[in-house]
Amino acid sequence: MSTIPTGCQNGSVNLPDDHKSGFACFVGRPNAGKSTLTNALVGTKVAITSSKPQTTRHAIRGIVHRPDAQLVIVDTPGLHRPRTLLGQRLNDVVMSTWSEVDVIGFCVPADEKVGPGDKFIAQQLAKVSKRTPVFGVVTKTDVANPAMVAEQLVAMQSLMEFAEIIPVSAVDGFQVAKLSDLLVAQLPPGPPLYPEGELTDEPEVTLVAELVREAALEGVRDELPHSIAVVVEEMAFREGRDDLIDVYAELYVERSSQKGIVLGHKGERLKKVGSAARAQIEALLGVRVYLDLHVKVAKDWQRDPRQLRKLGF
Ligand SMILES: Nc1nc2c(ncn2[C@@H]2O[C@H](COP(=O)(O)OP(=O)(O)OP(=O)(O)O)[C@@H](O)[C@H]2O)c(=O)[nH]1
Repeated sequence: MSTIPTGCQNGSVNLPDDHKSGFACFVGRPNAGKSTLTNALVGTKVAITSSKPQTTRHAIRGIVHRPDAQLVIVDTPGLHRPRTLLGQRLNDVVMSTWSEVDVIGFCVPADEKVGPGDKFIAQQLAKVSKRTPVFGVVTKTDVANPAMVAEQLVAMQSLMEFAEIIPVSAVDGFQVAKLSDLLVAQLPPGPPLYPEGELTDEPEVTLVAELVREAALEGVRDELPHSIAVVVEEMAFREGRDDLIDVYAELYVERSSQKGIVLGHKGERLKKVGSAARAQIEALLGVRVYLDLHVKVAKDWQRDPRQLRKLGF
């Protein structure tokens, strides 16, 4: 991830003397609801979410602007036992994030039993929890009854020692503001790190690539989600126009058989992916978008260091 800025670029006046600023991150197994929770705290869609595990690959930050504090949330990939070079790289991103933040939220969904994946994360977190406070966050309480939530709170207590455990729902907003307060309480005093109104420092092209990947993930199964990577090659206003942006993107898969699946019969599937992605990109950028999307095969890119670099990992 990019380095954390040290200075105030804001220049805003009337900051309270005890203004705080700093960084938080959420950890948890894939699909625990970390991205959705980030979006709920920030109040807009900055991290892509999907029902497929391992959707998040970049440390995308959301920025919560409050009168008393600025909280920068770093959204990490799901932590899991690495099986490929990509898996190892993703875990490295997670570990280096932990050493840079002021507070960590360990997310476990209310509707799934605490399992080996959670225990693995708890073991890793125990290494940093002396230095960095770790909150237990029981997510998705809207899909669980009170007894299930209570049971999960108890199960969390047996995982590791938490500074606090809090149940939340990103969907109905239950205790999202309280979680924001708890995270902010752990931040050091300091001025805002980012200008007012900025919601993420992720470059727009990365967000655009993530939106394309999100659309491509819809309805694909098995190992294919993990084989898809998207690179935006070019993104610029069309010459002489200020109301239309051309986006040229490549969608990479690992094998030619996967290419067929992504394209669909006569390219029908890719067309649908393109128009779904275009609508999201237009919403993000606030202008009309022409999206040129091609599928390419990068053989076994998840295991190839050179290809991984090229794809931005
Ligand atoms: N009902 C309900 N669903 C939720 C909530 N939060 C997340 N989800 C759903 O759970 C799924 C996974 O959410 P994400 O936010 O993508 O999970 P993540 O932990 O970021 O996943 P990775 O990026 O794979 O690590 C999505 O289908 C979300 O819509 C919640 O509070 N309530």
